[in-house]
Amino acid sequence: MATEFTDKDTYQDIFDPHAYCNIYYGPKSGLLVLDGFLDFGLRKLYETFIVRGIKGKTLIDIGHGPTIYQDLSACEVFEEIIGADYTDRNREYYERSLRNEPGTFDWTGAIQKVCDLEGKGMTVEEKRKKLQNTVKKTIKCDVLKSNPMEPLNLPKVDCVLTFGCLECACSDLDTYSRVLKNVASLIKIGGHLLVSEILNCSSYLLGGKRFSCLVLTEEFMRRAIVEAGFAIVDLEVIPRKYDKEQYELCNHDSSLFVLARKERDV
Ligand SMILES: C[S@@+](CC[C@H](N)C(=O)[O-])C[C@H]1O[C@@H](n2cnc3c(N)ncnc32)[C@H](O)[C@@H]1O
Repeated sequence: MATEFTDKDTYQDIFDPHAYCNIYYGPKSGLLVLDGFLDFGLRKLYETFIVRGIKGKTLIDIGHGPTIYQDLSACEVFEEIIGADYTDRNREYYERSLRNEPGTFDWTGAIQKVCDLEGKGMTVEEKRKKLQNTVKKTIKCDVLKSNPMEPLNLPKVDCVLTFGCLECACSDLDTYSRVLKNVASLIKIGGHLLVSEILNCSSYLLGGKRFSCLVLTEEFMRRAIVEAGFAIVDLEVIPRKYDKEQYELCNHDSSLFVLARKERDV
């Protein structure tokens, strides 16, 4: 499935946030639900923030797209979360989802799972409020820039989380390595990076359009993260459950999660 590179302006013009959530995270048929990714991601986020105790003042969620699941455990241990994404539509949809506005995707199932994992007896409504109060804003960013937050110059933060964004933003592996360094520049020494990507994926379908995805492997990710100045603290890969129709939709074979600590500026 060779696909021409989908650049950020195509994301800006045609990426449909609601359709993406339904196709990939719909509770009964979402591809990233059926293949085990969503449960995996929620578990790794819970392990990182609640069990391991990674915490701090500020976390930036880069490339959040239209989804909020990735911030559900982080909001318990960071004073503030700042969202960041290239497209106006995704930033707007993310904000509307935080407020659980009518017409946005229903994250109740994922929120309930996180409440169950955390085991503090929190209700779905309490978790929604906690997340809404912790995400202070979402700002335009471009990971291809050496300062992804340009023209803003943010103070360095304790943590950056980026799920399923960099493999969409980068046309080749050299660019991916450079972009990891751009993202690393936002983090304090001793701070943490959480990255999750699907592996060996070349494209995915959305609204009849094929979006390109950079083909990544575990070996490349290990090397690129270390070369960007990090020490890997935790890395886990889970295989995907296959089915032919879903393979047409998105052709990854596994999902990867990495927690890394920034050791040096590069
Ligand atoms: C597939 S979505 C990821 C959605 C979500 N994080 C998830 O876990 O499903 C990819 C996101 O990357 C963003 N993106 C693409 N190119 C970018 C760039 N150069 N800088 C910042 N974000 C970018 C898109 O706007 C989109 O929201």
